[in-house]
Amino acid sequence: MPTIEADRDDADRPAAAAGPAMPGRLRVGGCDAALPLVTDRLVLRPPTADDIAPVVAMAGVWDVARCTAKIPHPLTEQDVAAWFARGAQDLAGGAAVVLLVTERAGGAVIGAVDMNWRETWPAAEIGYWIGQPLQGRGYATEAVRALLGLAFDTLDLAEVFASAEAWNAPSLRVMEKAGLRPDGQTLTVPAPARGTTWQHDRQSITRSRWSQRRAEAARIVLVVAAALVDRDGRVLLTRRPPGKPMAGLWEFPGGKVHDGESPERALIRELHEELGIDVRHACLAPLTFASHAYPDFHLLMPLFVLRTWHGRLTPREGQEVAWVRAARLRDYPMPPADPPLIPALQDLLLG
Ligand SMILES: Nc1nc2c([nH]c(=O)n2[C@H]2C[C@H](O)[C@@H](COP(=O)(O)OP(=O)(O)OP(=O)(O)O)O2)c(=O)[nH]1
Repeated sequence: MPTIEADRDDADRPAAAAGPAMPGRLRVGGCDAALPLVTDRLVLRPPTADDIAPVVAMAGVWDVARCTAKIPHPLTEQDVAAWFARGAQDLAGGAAVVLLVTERAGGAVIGAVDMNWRETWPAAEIGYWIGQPLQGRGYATEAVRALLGLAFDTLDLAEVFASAEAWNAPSLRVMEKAGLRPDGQTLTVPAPARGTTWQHDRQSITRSRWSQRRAEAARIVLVVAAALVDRDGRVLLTRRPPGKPMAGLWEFPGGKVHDGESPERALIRELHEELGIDVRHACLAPLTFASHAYPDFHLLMPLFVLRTWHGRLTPREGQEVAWVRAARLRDYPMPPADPPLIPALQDLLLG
């Protein structure tokens, strides 16, 4: 369903986009299916005039502008309107895409990404920024991953690159998490807010490396978990300890199924190791399952309900535990795979 199509009629192209035809010179046509880009928490969409004021408010902040290669400081509504107009022209001409990053819940604008291949085809340069109050939540990484999907899946680009100042650790971390790596090249990058240019180490990802990462991410990891229910109908949640991925989030006790183990045997082992309880196979009642695409693997997790066990329940790995009423389960921040499990538990326990 390529909705960003190879441009076949150069004569119709706006003057700004005219130029020698080259393979992959792209034009957006009926792009509704490719744009907006939708991720777990975000919608990335082209800007409209209504976005000018919120973008000025966020990108006009020195600590945002100083990190970018596009944003002057101070920033005016005219600057942003001109940037949007150039973005629309580039999109129509198939030279670049500018997308605002918005929250899926509520639709608030929280930042922007862009990808430009006008002079670098079949490679493209990307840029990204997130407004200050919403930094540190992984939104930039989520947005950049979506942009890479557009680059390689839809636009058929060969390589995507980016760069940041050596002191800009959060931005470098975004590149690392999205799979970009230093490639030994140096870029001269404008820094309009500072009125100068920077020399940056370039980081890039090729199409084949991206495909390889995606194949790894499609690897299914089988994890098994239990909803322990006490006599009052409360459910046991345990908190992922510091040092583990997703530390601090509340989850159902359990763990990975080892080679040669059945899910039930693995769960009995995990509950003994983690909570010091003994569980009989017959007491494990299958309830539902989670199926969730994490960036580096696909989680498949059957959830069993357990009402009877032996031994005194003791967190053996120093983990925090909480007995939670079914109606309050959503009050506990959980790994992204878990919220879809809650309705089945609430149906069971609240009737
Ligand atoms: N136990 C459990 N794991 C969950 C839940 N939701 C969820 O996304 N996960 C993910 C987090 C981890 O990526 C994976 C479980 O891996 P883990 O590292 O905790 O498993 P484990 O106890 O076998 O630990 P390890 O030996 O690999 O260190 O499943 C959940 O509700 N319970």
